[in-house]
Amino acid sequence: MADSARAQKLVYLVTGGCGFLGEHVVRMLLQREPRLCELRIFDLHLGPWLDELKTGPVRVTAIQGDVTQAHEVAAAVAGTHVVIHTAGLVDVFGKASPETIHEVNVQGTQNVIEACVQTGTQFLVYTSSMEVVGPNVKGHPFYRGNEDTPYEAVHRHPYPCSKALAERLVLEANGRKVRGGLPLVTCALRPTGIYGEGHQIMRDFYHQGLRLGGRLFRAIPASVEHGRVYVGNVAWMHVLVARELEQRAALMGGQVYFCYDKSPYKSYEDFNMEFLRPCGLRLVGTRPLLPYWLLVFLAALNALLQWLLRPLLLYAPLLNPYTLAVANTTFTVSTNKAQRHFGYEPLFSWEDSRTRTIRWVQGVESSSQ
Ligand SMILES: NC(=O)c1ccc[n+]([C@@H]2O[C@H](COP(=O)([O-])OP(=O)(O)OC[C@H]3O[C@@H](n4cnc5c(N)ncnc54)[C@H](O)[C@@H]3O)[C@@H](O)[C@H]2O)c1
Ligand SMILES: C[C@@H](CO)CCC[C@@H](C)[C@H]1CC[C@H]2[C@@H]3[C@H](O)C=C4C[C@@H](O)CC[C@]4(C)[C@H]3CC[C@]12C
Repeated sequence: MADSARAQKLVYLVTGGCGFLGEHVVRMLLQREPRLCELRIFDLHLGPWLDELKTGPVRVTAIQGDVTQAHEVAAAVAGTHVVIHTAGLVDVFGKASPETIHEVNVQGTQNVIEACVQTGTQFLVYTSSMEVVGPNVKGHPFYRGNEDTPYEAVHRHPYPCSKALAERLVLEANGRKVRGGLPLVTCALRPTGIYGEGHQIMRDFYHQGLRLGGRLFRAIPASVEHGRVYVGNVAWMHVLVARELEQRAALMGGQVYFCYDKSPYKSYEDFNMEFLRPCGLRLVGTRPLLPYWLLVFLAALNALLQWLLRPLLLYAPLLNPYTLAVANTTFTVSTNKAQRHFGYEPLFSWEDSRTRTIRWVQGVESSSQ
């Protein structure tokens, strides 16, 4: 990139900037994007930690807003150079209705695209998901696949359906003329299962283990590999993509990239134990303790209970037919597309990612005592 462009002062907007990933993207931008002059953080719920960011050289603007409200999105987008759209309803447990998931993830994304077009913002980075590809409803394994690996991406669950639709909208919008006549440049990042500081499900497993006397019970065979990626590296990929999109628009516009790093390929449970074991938990069993048919039965029972109890209370346990199918299907990526297209190398080694995550879980422990 030319020096004159590097010296340019840029305004970024991060939607969902107070979420698990969004917070890391926000902090990473402040640390590693020297051209930043204003950072707008748009979220339904603003975090108190935002105040501490307001004392630095970059102007930090917190905007409480809803992506489903087109006028709120347009007001936040107006005058920005780059939008990183991470906001989304991540719900595979049946907490929200399919309609709400669609409204936030699909209509919300459409609103972001239209806001870019109307107000003249040229660069849009979308946080998609591995779920756009799979695991599919047939439980086909995706073993060390890349962005070009053929796979039957068929979904029924509202969350992956919504992410797939939203990703398509973003990619199809690449090249649309924005206000002022320049082309919109878009691309989508597809993280696998993200882990790291702030990961709610890891916290839930940790507390469950404590309740069970320091034990977790193996439910999924160790041979089922699950793709995982450290949140700091996912955030770093977002920052790099946003930075390089202008200079490499022809190459990167309309492209998808899996998010990857050096995290090892393991089963979901064995991977979690990399962090939970040093915090005093152990995983009981070298093989699943319950036969798979019984897990399928329990998952179906949970789904039935959720439906029956819905008028009275929200019953949303971790185990349901969808989460069981995802946990029990190998889905791992092996690709270097991000390195080839925009020079991505993971910022955090596996050892670093592991240490940071363990420290965070240990902090969760002490803060809940
Ligand atoms: N967590 C993962 O493993 C994972 C993996 C792949 C992709 N993703 C994607 O990454 C993105 C961030 O996920 P996350 O895990 O950080 O989830 P999260 O729930 O922690 O963060 C999402 C953020 O979006 C905000 N949000 C939700 N609805 C909104 C609305 N209507 N208007 C404005 N803001 C709204 C939430 O308040 C939250 O701060 C999502 O788009 C998700 O689909 C997550
Ligand atoms: C059967 C249980 C025994 O311990 C384990 C259930 C684990 C599940 C709750 C999680 C297994 C895989 C997770 C998903 C995966 O990591 C990728 C995702 C993509 C992302 O876009 C959203 C989150 C998620 C769907 C993630 C959710 C939790 C799991 C299903």
